[in-house]
Amino acid sequence: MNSETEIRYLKLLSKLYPTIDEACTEMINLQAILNLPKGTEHFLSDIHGEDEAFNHVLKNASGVIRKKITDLYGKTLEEKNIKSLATLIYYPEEKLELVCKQEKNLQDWYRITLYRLIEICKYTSSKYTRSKVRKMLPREFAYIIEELLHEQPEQIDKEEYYNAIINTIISVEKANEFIVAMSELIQQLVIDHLHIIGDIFDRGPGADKVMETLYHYHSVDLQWGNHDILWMGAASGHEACIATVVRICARYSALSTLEDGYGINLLPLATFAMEFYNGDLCDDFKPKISSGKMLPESEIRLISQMHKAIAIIQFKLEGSVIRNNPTFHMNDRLFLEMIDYKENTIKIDGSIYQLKSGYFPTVNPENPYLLTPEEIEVIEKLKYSFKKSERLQKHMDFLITKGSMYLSYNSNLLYHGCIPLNKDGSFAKFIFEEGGQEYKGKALLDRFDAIVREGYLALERTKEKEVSMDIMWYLWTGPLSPLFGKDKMTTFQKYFIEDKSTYNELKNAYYTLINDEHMCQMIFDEFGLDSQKSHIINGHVPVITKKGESPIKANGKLLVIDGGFSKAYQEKTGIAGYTLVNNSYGLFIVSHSPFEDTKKAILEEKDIVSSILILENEVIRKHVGDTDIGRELKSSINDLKNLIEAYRKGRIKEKFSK
Ligand SMILES: O=P(O)(O)OC[C@H]1O[C@](O)(COP(=O)(O)O)[C@@H](O)[C@@H]1O
Ligand SMILES: [Mn+2]
Repeated sequence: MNSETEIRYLKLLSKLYPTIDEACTEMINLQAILNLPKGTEHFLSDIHGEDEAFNHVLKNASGVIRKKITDLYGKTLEEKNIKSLATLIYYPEEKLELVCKQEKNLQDWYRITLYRLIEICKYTSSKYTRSKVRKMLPREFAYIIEELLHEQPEQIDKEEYYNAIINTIISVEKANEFIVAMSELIQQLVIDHLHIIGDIFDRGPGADKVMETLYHYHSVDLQWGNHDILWMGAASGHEACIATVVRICARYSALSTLEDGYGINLLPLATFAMEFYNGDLCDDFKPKISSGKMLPESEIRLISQMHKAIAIIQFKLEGSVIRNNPTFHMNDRLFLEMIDYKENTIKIDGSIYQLKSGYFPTVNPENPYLLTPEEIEVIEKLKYSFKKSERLQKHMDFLITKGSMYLSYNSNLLYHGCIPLNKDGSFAKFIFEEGGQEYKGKALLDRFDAIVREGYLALERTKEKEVSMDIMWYLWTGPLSPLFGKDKMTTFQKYFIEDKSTYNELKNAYYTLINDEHMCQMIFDEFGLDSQKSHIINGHVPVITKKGESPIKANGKLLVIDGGFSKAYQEKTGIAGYTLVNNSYGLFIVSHSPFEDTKKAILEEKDIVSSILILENEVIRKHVGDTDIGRELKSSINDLKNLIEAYRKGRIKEKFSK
């Protein structure tokens, strides 16, 4: 900065700190924050619409709340009381309802519980400044909680005051509300910041509920997953993305996410499917139904018809996108033109396969990608619904503002899928337009990010918008998409071909090469990170614990935390997900056993059994000063120092309020 710019900058700063005293106070405050232990970061990925399991992991903070209770009461409380206390903190409203019905001496229970909650709150808030905790307090109880947190009941004269507050809370019948407020505060205190490494959507029943929770969460960032970008494309109005979203919801009998969650009208698709697919059993399109759930035969039949109808619409629309975008190099997915409609066969990569079903009532073999007028009406109406859904648009805006292709945070590099590599370990190149510039590595991810963001905000029916929407579709499924990371998506083959060898999807070279620490180093260099301190954190690829796979790769430099929240994948993986915790003491991977349901968690106090694996233990506890925020604070401290000097040298005059 030249001295003129610097003085202008300092003058602006002097508006916030008009006197030496005020600048000094702020400097002392910031310095104090630098010396506090660093806040706890939690990392979750691949939630896939499992709102109940997600909520539970968030509420129990990957087992951290349970640990805090045990630290405090492990020696004095029975296991069943510890469990009860944990359940109360996770689900205060529901648990209170039960307690109020069952407890014989409610007054005593309130008193004991309130004391315990205050102690837990004190313990979990001890590493934050008063002002930070104050900001977290619910307005109604802010003053009382602050008093209780900072009083020392063991000091005789204070004890009366402390007891009086608690007794008053009980006597004015505010105990329930107060307990809810304290429990929520504890939940907030144990997770300072949340990272979601992608794939919130699809497969499970409640992605909209997960989004709503994230929307209201106190501190969160997201790295887009291939399923998230698919929904972003759909919400922007991209027809192939819309068809795919609807197809996946039908496949997993999760249409209520669309209908009830987002108010999408599926009636036009249902009536179309009943009319055009009446002559087909659509057996290969039967929805997957999660265990324990039952659907009437008639509903299964209707969903199967809708499923097939929208799948065909998807394959037609995808054909057009591929034809319009030669730079995508995806001609191997032009399935509808590979079919011999007389023989009922398809030729893929030189081999001919019999089709399981030859019932294509809407496909014109001469022009297979052409939608019929009825299909056009269906997709137009769906598009209208997607774009008019306020809740969906709100959630997608949130994905744009809080989300990105990747994030570098406290020296860790977070992204959902991969950095596309060639087999020789070099970064794979992608060209966005014919004859255009080649992008690879960090620049490729930055370019994708910019196109998605600019296009999302661009005006309707502009070229920019169209390009960006096709790119979102590419990011969902394209061979060089960092979010997808596979050579193909064999959706068509799975529906229409018996031979399972056609279902193979080849993962990008990244997934084998990255097991080598040197490869991680190359990526850290590319992103300007210190390979000594950094980790790559990925989701996307389920870790098959059953087969002995580990989430820790490349000598601890790469952590893959997709352990499968998705119930649909749990049989395969054997567990119910990994989460990662990064606190002032180090880095921990937590593996979770399957979560049954919220009802059982409350009634039977069933917690997820989580086992914690220590990855790195800090010899010296990490402080805010060692984090990215710390770096910003240090630079603010430096600015304040300069301001104070400018005041002292008379280059800027102090302003005292009259
Ligand atoms: O299990 P399904 O429904 O067939 O989905 C499989 C498809 O999902 C994908 O794995 C993508 O989803 P993920 O990002 O969750 O892995 C595709 O590669 C694959 O074709
Ligand atoms: Mn994924």
